[in-house]
Amino acid sequence: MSSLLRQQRVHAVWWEDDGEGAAVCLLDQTQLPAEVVHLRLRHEQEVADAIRSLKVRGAPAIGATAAFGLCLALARLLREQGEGLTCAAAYAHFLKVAELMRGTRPTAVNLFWAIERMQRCAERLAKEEVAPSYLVQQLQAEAQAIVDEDAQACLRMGELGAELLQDGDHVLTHCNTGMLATMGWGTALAPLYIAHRQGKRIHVYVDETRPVLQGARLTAWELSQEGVPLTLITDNMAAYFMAQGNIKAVFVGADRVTANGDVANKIGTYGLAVLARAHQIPFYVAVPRSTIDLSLASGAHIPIEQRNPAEVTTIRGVSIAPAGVQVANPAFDVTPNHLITALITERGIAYPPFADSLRQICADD
Ligand SMILES: CSC[C@H]1O[C@H](OP(=O)(O)O)[C@H](O)[C@@H]1O
Repeated sequence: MSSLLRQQRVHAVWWEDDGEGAAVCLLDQTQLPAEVVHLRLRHEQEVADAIRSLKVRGAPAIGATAAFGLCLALARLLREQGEGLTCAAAYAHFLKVAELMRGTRPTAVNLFWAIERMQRCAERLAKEEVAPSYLVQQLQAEAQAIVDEDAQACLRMGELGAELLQDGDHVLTHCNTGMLATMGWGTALAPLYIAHRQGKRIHVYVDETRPVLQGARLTAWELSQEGVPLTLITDNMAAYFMAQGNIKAVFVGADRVTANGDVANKIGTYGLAVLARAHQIPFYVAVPRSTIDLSLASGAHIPIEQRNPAEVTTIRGVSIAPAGVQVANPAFDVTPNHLITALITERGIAYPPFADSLRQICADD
């Protein structure tokens, strides 16, 4: 493992198998930045609930969490039924839990990509009628491979993206796309971390990212852990700082990129892209292959998660709006490909037109 990977200090989710059996462990992101709380989940329903309630969030992180949730379900079943468990029964349970995980959040394609990858593994072994203990062991290996591959992808996106940064650059980012959202250094934050470690004196303007405040609560916390200089701003300040000439580039992540290069990402991203174009500021999207969905022709087909109105009308449980007002809370929006300067992937940086590059990037080795 590269030294940089070993130096990663924050982990969103991991697997443990202690005396009490298997557990999906995660850093509860709803408690940050006030408290660093680690949870040990022992039932697949708890894992699904954690994804739904954003205890763990971020496209690659929820994909890995769902994969671990599937492993947990089968490990728990094997521990309960022991020799009485058949391969067929184990696979039937796997399929049921896969549906539970699919129902957690609709937009980030990584969730479905990870579940499908785990299901291919389970189906192949079920056809061979392997021992349930072997099925559990192989699924855990597949989930860990998803984790390890994402960590490597993050590092590569970081190295490639850092080449776009010069000493002294001030950049802007939206939401959280770092170690809390992935299994490695992040997607859009990875180039900033790598550039910082290369000695480039970058400065990050962090959008607070209403309504769940992933920027204020998570990105500001993460960057501070790494000593990366930052300025926290409210989302409606981005245009002001662009007009001041402070911002050299915008780096954001993605939850789903379609075949033509349209990007679904945290609500507010589309507006940032329009502002960046208006100020002739490069707009970069960092995205691993696991977030690219070639089955969709354009962003018009991406399901957009509509979340609880209370996320808009309250902050930390304190109401900030009149009771009963109508509320809209789309968690994502779609940035059309023509507003994107480049897509930073682990297989290279793609420039418009994106379609051919994305097909090559997603082609199997
Ligand atoms: C690197 S994926 C991060 C991506 O996920 C975030 O959404 P959420 O916090 O709701 O999971 C946001 O869209 C980030 O860009």
